[in-house]
Amino acid sequence: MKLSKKKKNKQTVFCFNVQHVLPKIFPRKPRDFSLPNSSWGKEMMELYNHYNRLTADQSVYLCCVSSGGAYLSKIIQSKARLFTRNIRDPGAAFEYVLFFRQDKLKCVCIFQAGHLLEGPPGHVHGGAIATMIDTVTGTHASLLSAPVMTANLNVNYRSPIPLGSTVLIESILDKEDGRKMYISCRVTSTDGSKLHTEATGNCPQPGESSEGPSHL
Ligand SMILES: CCCCCCCCCCCCCC(=O)SCCNC(=O)CCNC(=O)[C@H](O)C(C)(C)COP(=O)(O)OP(=O)(O)OC[C@H]1O[C@@H](n2cnc3c(N)ncnc32)[C@H](O)[C@@H]1OP(=O)(O)O
Repeated sequence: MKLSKKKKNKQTVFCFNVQHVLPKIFPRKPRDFSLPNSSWGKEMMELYNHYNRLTADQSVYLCCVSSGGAYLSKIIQSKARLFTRNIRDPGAAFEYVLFFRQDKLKCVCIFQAGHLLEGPPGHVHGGAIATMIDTVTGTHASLLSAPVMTANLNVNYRSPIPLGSTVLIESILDKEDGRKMYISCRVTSTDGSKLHTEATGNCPQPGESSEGPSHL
């Protein structure tokens, strides 16, 4: 870091160019969490390759690169990290990648649930499932409009998700009503045959007077 000394009222103050400091706080190349890592199982890899191939035809799907958090939030709180990306150990918690169709009306997330997400023995915690649903619906609605806040999320748990398994989380836009986005979401086995969870959510763009996600 380049520091320059200035004399002011007999005190020495250090002035530095913020651009010299920022790269230290925000790594030049943040980790791209949407890239495969060694923890990914066969199903996760197969699904990733399947959707990734579709992204070659950009009219079908676009890959959403997920770098792991809004770095601006670090200005507010230096240790801030996106909740779903806050465990460094690959495969231990939330391994996921989001894909959006070009028209963004549909989103598919492939999610491999790691061992730190245990709820009922051998199965994924309901809060972790809701977290992933919130992530998918929130990101989906944000891409459709502007950064949103989840106002309401209704979750129905239909069948438990085995720990370590890979599932599909699919969300669609049901309705758009002014600032409000109504999104529904289904969590299924990768072949779609087993329904694990269903959810609906209302994600409005925060009004000017509300404490919106301006930090995103
Ligand atoms: C580009 C993409 C990048 C994204 C990357 C991010 C990755 C991470 C993704 C992670 C994503 C994680 C996401 C998260 O986890 S977000 C964190 C969890 N959510 C919150 O903390 C939200 C807290 N609540 C608020 O801030 C405000 O209440 C909001 C902003 C929601 C609305 O306050 P605002 O003052 O702005 O507006 P309003 O009060 O006039 O309401 C507006 C409209 O909405 C209707 N309404 C309100 N509440 C409810 C309700 N409970 N059920 C049903 N409807 C409700 C209301 O009737 C009205 O409708 P209408 O009367 O106009 O018809």
